[in-house]
Amino acid sequence: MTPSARLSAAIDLLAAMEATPQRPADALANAFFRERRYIGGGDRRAISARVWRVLRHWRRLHWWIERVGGKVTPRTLVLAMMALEPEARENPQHLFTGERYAPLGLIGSESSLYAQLEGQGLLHPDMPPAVRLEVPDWLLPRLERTFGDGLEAELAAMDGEATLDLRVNLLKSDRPTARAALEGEGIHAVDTTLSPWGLRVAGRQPITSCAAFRSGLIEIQDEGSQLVVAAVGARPGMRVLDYCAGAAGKTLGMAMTMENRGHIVACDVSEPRLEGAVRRLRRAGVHNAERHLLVAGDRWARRRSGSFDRVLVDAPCTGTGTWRRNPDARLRLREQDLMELTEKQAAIMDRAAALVRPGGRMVYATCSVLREENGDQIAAFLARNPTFSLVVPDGADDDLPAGLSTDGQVSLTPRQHHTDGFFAAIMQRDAG
Ligand SMILES: C[S@@+](CC[C@H](N)C(=O)[O-])C[C@H]1O[C@@H](n2cnc3c(N)ncnc32)[C@H](O)[C@@H]1O
Repeated sequence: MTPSARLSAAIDLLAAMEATPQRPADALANAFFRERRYIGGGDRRAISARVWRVLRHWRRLHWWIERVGGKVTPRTLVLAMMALEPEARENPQHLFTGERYAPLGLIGSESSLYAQLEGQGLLHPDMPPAVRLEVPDWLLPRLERTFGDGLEAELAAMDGEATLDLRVNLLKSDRPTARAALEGEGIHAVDTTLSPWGLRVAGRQPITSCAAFRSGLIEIQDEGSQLVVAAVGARPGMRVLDYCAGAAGKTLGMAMTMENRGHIVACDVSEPRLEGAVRRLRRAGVHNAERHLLVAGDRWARRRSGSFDRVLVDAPCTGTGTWRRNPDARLRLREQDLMELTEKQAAIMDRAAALVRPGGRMVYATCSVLREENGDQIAAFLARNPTFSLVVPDGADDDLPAGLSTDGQVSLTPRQHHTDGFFAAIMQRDAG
């Protein structure tokens, strides 16, 4: 594709996103490229990169366009990005040509918008803080409460590029062997510093098509997510419950630390998600897992009350810790979503706690950085459930690196740990 044709596709993709603002951008992009199979890998990456640059600077671009009296459209968004981003010097006259496959030529108001914005830089002293920091207005005070003085630096890191992390599947391999297998396929990876099973890959690589992935030696999993598995400390012979298992990302990791011995149940309220687990469990060589679809008034759960050594609650959350991957998610997040999610999290935790055996543990986790979903939830849960208390990880009943938590709670952030934002709290039920 010519640079103009790529730009035209980026504008079309932004228009598709504008038409369905509640749909995640990556899902929309996948559908967009599926319908245009003639767009090759390199072109797809270039188109996505342009669109994601716009998504990352969404509020700032809107602010600039409106400041100079322009109208926000997919065309003016990419145009403003060209004008404001000093690294990407592009001449719009050479791209908006109106020729075959290129966007139509610039109209007068667009040329004038470009001229007014050219060389300004993305930030401006008059920008309100929430615009400058690219977060919804209502969320800023909550992020301030979470991060205090570190707010700007934490948000800057949450705005960066996500890393590509793999978890080596010890059921089938070990870290040096898996690393060598990847190297043999031209993929260079280094050991992660916090997760004992992690590899970090340089750059974007087509992992799912490599042999090491297809044969189950590795799984794609952020290092922070691996550390949630490490916090559970599932051991061979245990009865383990993954209460919000989704497509089993963490079930796979726990089955691994159980060395395929004992029993692990992956539960969820979503049948399609649980269905997604089947292939992954098979590929990873997991033999000790069962799936269970939770329904209202679940009798299955009632019969298993107080019977699990470990229960993981990987709760549905705002996902604020994953903004590096989904910059558009912060634009969609509404205050009401947070309210509904915190209610749901508390209810799920109470239900899951009933399944923990006396002396057993529950780990509550989110991929959010917000205190409302993390520490506040734990404080409220412990007040409601005095038979549970936080336990400080010691590396024996868990697989966490020393010093990561001094109070039984782990808060990971892209800035401090170079992982996605994750939270985990380890709670033990009294032996009774
Ligand atoms: C953060 S995701 C889980 C991700 C998964 N553990 C993984 O590592 O890939 C949260 C999951 O909670 C599930 N969920 C939502 N409400 C639930 C409920 N009331 N009980 C159990 N699971 C629920 C969602 O369907 C979703 O799959």
